[in-house]
Amino acid sequence: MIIFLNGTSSSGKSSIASELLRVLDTPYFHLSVDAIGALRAVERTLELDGPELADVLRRTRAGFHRAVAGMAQAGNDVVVDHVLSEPWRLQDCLDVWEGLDVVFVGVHCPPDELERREKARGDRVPGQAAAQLPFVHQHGLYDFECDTSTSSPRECALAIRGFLVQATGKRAFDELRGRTRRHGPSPG
Ligand SMILES: Nc1ncnc2c1ncn2[C@@H]1O[C@H](COP(=O)(O)OP(=O)(O)OP(=O)(O)O)[C@@H](O)[C@H]1O
Repeated sequence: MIIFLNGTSSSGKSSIASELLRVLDTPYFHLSVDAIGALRAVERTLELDGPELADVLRRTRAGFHRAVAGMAQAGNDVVVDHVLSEPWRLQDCLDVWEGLDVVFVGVHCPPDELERREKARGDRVPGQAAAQLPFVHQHGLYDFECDTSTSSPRECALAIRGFLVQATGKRAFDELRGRTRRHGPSPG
């Protein structure tokens, strides 16, 4: 099982993931692209010019998708947190995670609350998260959605757990794969 949390930066994905690991019945792993990125030396990445950096970041994300597949294919349950701000990222997940059970969760938060959180965090540029909003949820389909401006991370995690217990049948990922096959992949 892959529980895939998608939302902008500061939307609350990591906080929900931490709670999910506590409330789910079996031991899940939390995998995030930040954790994969932290495996390389930041100072070496900062030496790169624009196109080289873009290549490294793209390979990092593509590698992250494959690391998730590897863990899940070995029988591990995984909570994934990711920002689908470019169409290729979702397309790659659809391709690489084929045959795996993916529950796709939209993590929503309105722009004013995102900005408040960015200011409170101090290590984020205020407005950056809201700028991701038009792209991150562009595909418009989830198995389950939560709003972190009205629910705590624990409430969201418990609601997701409740969904898992009763949810069977076709998943959003099946529908999104079907769309891609009917209409071709989105550019990007
Ligand atoms: N449901 C919530 N209600 C109030 N504050 C929250 C909630 N969820 C997260 N926060 C706060 O928002 C900030 C960002 O949370 P978190 O790190 O979980 O987000 P994220 O989506 O993983 O962010 P990023 O992608 O930037 O790492 C933190 O300061 C956290 O305490």
